[in-house]
Amino acid sequence: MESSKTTADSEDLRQRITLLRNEIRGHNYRYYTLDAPQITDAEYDLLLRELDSLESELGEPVPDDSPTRIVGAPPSATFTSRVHGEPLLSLANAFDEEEVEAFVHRAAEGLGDVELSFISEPKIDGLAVNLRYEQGVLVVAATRGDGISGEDVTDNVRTIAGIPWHLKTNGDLTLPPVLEVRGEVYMSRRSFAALNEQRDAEGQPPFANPRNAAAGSLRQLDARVTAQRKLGFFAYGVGLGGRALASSQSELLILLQGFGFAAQQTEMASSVAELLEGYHRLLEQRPNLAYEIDGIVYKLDSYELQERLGAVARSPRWAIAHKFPAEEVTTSVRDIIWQVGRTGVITPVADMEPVAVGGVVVSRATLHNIDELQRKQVYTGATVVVRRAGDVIPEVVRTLNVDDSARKPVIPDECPVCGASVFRIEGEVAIRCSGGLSCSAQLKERLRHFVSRGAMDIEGMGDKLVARLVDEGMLKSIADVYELDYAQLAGWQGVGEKKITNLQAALEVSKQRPLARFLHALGIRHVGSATGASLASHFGNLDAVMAADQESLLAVPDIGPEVAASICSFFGEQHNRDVIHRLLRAGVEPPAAQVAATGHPLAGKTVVLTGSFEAVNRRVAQEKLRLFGAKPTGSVSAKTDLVIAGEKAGSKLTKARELGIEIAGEAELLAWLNWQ
Ligand SMILES: NC(=O)c1ccc[n+]([C@@H]2O[C@H](COP(=O)([O-])OP(=O)(O)OC[C@H]3O[C@@H](n4cnc5c(N)ncnc54)[C@H](O)[C@@H]3O)[C@@H](O)[C@H]2O)c1
Ligand SMILES: [Zn+2]
Repeated sequence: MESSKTTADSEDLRQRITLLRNEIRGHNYRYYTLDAPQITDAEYDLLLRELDSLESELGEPVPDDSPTRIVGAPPSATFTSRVHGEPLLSLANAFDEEEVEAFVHRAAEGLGDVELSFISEPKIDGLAVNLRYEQGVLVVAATRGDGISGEDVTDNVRTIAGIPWHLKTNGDLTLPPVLEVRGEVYMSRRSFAALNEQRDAEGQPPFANPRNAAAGSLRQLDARVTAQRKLGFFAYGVGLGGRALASSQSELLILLQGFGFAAQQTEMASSVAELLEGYHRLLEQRPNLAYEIDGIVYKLDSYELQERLGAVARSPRWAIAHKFPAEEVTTSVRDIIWQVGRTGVITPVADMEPVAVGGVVVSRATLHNIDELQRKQVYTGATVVVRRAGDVIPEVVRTLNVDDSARKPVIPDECPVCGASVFRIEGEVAIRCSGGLSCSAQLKERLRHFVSRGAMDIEGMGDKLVARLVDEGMLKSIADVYELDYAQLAGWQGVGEKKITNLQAALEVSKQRPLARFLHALGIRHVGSATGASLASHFGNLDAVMAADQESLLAVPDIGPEVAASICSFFGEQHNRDVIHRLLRAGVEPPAAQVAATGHPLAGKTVVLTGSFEAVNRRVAQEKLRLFGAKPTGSVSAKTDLVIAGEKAGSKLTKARELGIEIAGEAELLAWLNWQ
């Protein structure tokens, strides 16, 4: 009995393994040959891991052609196939710290009592190529393919600026007759975005990510296409003829740079803790890099130790790729929610099954507008790819499949919050609620904006309190903020006596916010904090801004016809003027701003103030110079026009001298400050 059950079980296992292998082969083909994956890398990695664990559960010999044993995909018949002098392997993966620890322990165990030194390299997300140099001259370039042979892309590779046709040697090194250099061809984020924009305009499907875009651009029959794609290259290894050149990876990288290759920033580490520190440092830098990386590669530095550890089927034992949390994952759309903003714009938002991406769990992604919703087919029930890079707000990148059960969202014809009718402004994609301030959603957003940090900055008046005050009917306009009946607040949950006292104090303080902020707080269309500041420094006081006509508004730097029209129409509305008068009656009194003078000698100049001044505080001086149109900055560079140095000026003054920048002292500063 027992054994028959086991047989049935393993039959079941075998079936699942076969299914998985076929599924993964399909994904390999789409990814490596078509450069158009259908699932995200994170999902692919899960499938491969599942297969790996099922294969070991079954405990039978694994065939050589299982996806867990092979590298990449065989070269496509479209290209000439090239056998590599030495195979190109893949890398084993670590998805968490325990797996990194296990990797280091395995290495330590395998090598016995030796000091281990590792080098960490960013794992750039591109595709590997093998460059064959004969007598220092590039003769063949091939993709990794299945690791044994790849596709001949020599003509295309010759268009890549970072790949030397001739290896540079300054005579003191004898090159081996044949030398294989390995590295990663990649596409920068910027080129990727530009390429997809262009493809979109031409009606071609976008590339899923920079890796696929780089692969698609390299695997071209016409090298002129590759040349337009601005690919980059980093070298990280050698094959045939290379090992004798150096005794360690760190030495090799220096040598490769000498040959004329770019190499990435690396770090040395001698413990798990140090490796992980490097991992976190790189993870932080990730969003700021010009190209995408999907992890960090730890390599045992010494070649001698590398050789002693050797390799398994598809990857070396002396290296591992520690993957970063995926920036792209798939999930399904539960619903489309319509959110009403401050100006009444109604935006579709995807409510999704919560999923971890870029290190946080997300369940909401804005779709910006109906066009985007329809173009991306983000329907309830659809499976979508969600992306979150760094601190960027999560977005739906694309929809993978919309099956029959997916429901197309109904575009609302009335506001989901207040029920007022919905309208569209000519030439705009956005739909809007016509309810104005009678719409509580709009009112809440407008109030939140009014009290927010960059605006009136009223501490203690958070989102929740604002929402409740609106719901209770105590806030019907921003003018009500200063006329609250505090007695009514007593006894509200989370609103104690102390909180009320603090809130009153915060409101009092906020009455003196500078004019620039006050203008921003009013929520006039197109008037953000920068425009608020321009208006304030041009007109000086609120009355002047309110009285300005279209023409005088156009005289303000940075203000164009659309913004001018919006400002005019805002102040032209009687109900807006009423609100402002109520605010002023309640004691709001933005101090008059100093009017920017024109024609000041420093107007438009980038100046750096350093050291201390006797007659004037440095910060105050900076602010005044700003009003005169100067641009005070904190550090000296080639862009600096002038350095004004006071007592005890240090390194900035030295740097200014080095760069030959004009230098002035306190006497000149005072003259500039008193300029009329
Ligand atoms: N979404 C899909 O359908 C699909 C299908 C197949 C593969 N994939 C993805 O492709 C990857 C697997 O491909 P793989 O076999 O190329 O493995 P890999 O990308 O995980 O790691 C090996 C590769 O890393 C690259 N690399 C980058 N920097 C390196 C460095 N400093 N040193 C050494 N190598 C470096 C090299 O190209 C090397 O071949 C996985 O991320 C997988 O998710 C996705
Ligand atoms: Zn509404």
